Amino acid sequence: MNMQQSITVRGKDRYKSGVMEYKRMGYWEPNYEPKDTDVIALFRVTPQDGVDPTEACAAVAGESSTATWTVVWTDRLTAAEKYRAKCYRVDPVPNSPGSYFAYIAYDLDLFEPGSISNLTASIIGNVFGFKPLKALRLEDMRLPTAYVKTFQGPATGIVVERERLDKFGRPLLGATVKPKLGLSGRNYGRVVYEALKGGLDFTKDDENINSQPFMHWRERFLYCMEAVNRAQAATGEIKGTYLNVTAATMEDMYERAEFAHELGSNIVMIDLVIGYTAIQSMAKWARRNNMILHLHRAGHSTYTRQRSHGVSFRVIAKWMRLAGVDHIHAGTVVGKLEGDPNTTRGYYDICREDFNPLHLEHGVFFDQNWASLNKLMPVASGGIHAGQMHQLLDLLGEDVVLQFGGGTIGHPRGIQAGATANRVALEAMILARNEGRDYVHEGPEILAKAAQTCTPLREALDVWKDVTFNYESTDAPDFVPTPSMAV
Ligand SMILES: O=C(COP(=O)(O)O)[C@H](O)[C@H](O)COP(=O)(O)O
Ligand SMILES: [Mg+2]
Repeated sequence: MNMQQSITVRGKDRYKSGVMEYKRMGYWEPNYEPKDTDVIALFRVTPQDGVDPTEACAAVAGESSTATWTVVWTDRLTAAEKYRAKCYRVDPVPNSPGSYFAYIAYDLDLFEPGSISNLTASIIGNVFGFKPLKALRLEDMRLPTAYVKTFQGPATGIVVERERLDKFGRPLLGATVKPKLGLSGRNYGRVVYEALKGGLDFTKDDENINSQPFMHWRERFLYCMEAVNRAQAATGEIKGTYLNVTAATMEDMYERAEFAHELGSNIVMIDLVIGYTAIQSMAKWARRNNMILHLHRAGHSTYTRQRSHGVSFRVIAKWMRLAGVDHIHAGTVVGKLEGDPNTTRGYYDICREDFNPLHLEHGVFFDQNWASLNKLMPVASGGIHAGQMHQLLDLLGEDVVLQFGGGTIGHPRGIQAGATANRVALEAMILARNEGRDYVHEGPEILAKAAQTCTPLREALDVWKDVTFNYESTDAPDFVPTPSMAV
């Protein structure tokens, strides 16, 4: 399709009043060579029946940059050719009739430096509601180095987080306090103390724990920090608890975060639903205050899960690395929530690598340079347990927080035993890996052996050994990448 010629109308005729096809207005430029400084977006476009695919893709470029539905004379007062986004490539999605990958280049001058809100207002602002489209998905973006450098990036980063926590060479362990709602501050603090004393590095508030009538935030923060301090004293290790500062206003969030800081917490937490501007504000606050910033991706599945519509989580992960959070929930593969192995691997690479080469099997469509932005720690959370430790280490690697909520607090002999089971399982697996054993295949044996001298682990394996969540992924690619896609 890229062999086609530009059909952009030029000269005076281009600005005659009236409605003109987007592809004739200059939003389809098949010979355009993207510049190193261009932002590139890859959309999966599903036009309505009867709509010309090239026109649909050009419309996406138009409506996400300068265009409206009719020619406007004020275009002539701008450097219109520069400001127009240009769709330069349209490929049918292999094995998926009716869908097309549209590559669209945006000049850097279209964006305010360092603002995710500004970027997203262009790229996903209007265009998802456009009538000629049946569905639209933002699959991936290439962010030019010049643009990446305008963002702060993760406030702390993986390297400094490990230094502050004094924990190296293994994944970190956490737990979400359960039940999600209803515990009093005092009982909540008990869970935190037991989980940390039992061997976890972190505990965390759940996404919907803020300041409800059953437990106001100050009450929770006080009991949680008492628990952290006591667990640190009892174990000689550094511990943390993600205090969720998500609130109705920025003023409330700053007040909560400052109180957490005053109490000596090393980490605070926010939910994705607070919005991009609030996230960037909190990232700046976290850097100023030497705090690790945990992001729960609450709400993301409302728009990330369907392969033909919405925004892929890989794009959200990129935006969040720019925005400056230190932790991001990125999937578990084996747990209770959506997570195709290859696609999840792509998210983890986006969080943790300095440079992401194009890797179509992992859903990574572009080379992406992170230009010395700190690395973002992925968090695996949702329906995982000690019996999966070998799989988790293999699939997710070492720089990750493994978070077992039910898989700690549901232990038959209590929370501390649940935490100990996870810590012993993890350390047994790390030791086996470091000894060069084939821990993935020998995993169940390694765990069984460790359980001979650790009753809590034996009990955990007995209760959960057969628990799996085997459902078909809704977000795995429905196409096999072809070599031409990598060009
Ligand atoms: O409450 C939990 C996990 O609880 P449990 O460990 O008891 O299952 C987290 O909110 C989800 O994992 C988030 O999902 P994701 O990490 O995919 O965003
Ligand atoms: Mg939750």
